[in-house]
Amino acid sequence: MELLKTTNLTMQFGGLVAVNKVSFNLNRAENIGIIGPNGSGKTTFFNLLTGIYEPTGGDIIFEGKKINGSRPDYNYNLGIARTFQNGRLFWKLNVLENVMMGLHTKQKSFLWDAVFRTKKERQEEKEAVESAREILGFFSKKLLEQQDKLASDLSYADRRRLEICRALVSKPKLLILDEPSAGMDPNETLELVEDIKKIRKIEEDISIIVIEHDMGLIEGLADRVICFSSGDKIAEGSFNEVSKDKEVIRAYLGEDE
Ligand SMILES: Nc1ncnc2c1ncn2[C@@H]1O[C@H](COP(=O)(O)OP(=O)(O)OP(=O)(O)O)[C@@H](O)[C@H]1O
Repeated sequence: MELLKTTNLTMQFGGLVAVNKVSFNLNRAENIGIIGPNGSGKTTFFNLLTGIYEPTGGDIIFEGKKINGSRPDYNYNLGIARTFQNGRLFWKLNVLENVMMGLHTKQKSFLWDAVFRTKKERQEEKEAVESAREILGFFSKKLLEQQDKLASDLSYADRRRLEICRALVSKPKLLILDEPSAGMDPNETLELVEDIKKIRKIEEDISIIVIEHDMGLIEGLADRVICFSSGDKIAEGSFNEVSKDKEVIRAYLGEDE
């Protein structure tokens, strides 16, 4: 069943067309890999899906509803959660608190609940701690053991894992991962692939879109691969099909090759 669809999705910055009439669909419980050379429009595509940019053309349909230009917090509450290419954690908060921040916009209590520490606020905090521990324990026991450590004291690989936990705690329908293995060594990347595959054991229907330059990760995770080049979607299919596609090879190697 379809979760997300884009039709002729376009983002133009002045004279530059960063995403050009991209039509694409994503089913529930499907993993999609997005590849493409630097500057081909992958991150801009993510920024459109999450509401950071308003498209200059085309539509984004999530669960049958048009969400063009809706705000990131609105999309987050609909069930679209993401991680960022360059990691965005709260460095002065500990691991558990960082995960709890993922629940922030979903909680129902108001400012006065926090000021007066009402029963409702205390109950929500208790539930947030439990959800955060549950996610940490499930996704990465190593992180759970470090729950009191400041995010800034984590290894690089654990920081990336923590970002994924923070996105997962909101129980998203769509998880968007922007270069999750950037900066990891090959062993850490293999471990990450296994961790991401485990997500489906707790969230059976979750759909995942991942941008990656590491082809091992894409091959290990993606049911379907899409390749961008200069803002265009130039290929779509299984990893094997896309990795042998002439246009894809040309986009990566350049015309001369
Ligand atoms: N806010 C912006 N204003 C102007 N141009 C932008 C903006 N964001 C992206 N671009 C341009 O759009 C094009 C696509 O960039 P984008 O970051 O989406 O590519 P990418 O495929 O994610 O690249 P990388 O793999 O290096 O992260 C690039 O030419 C980039 O310079």
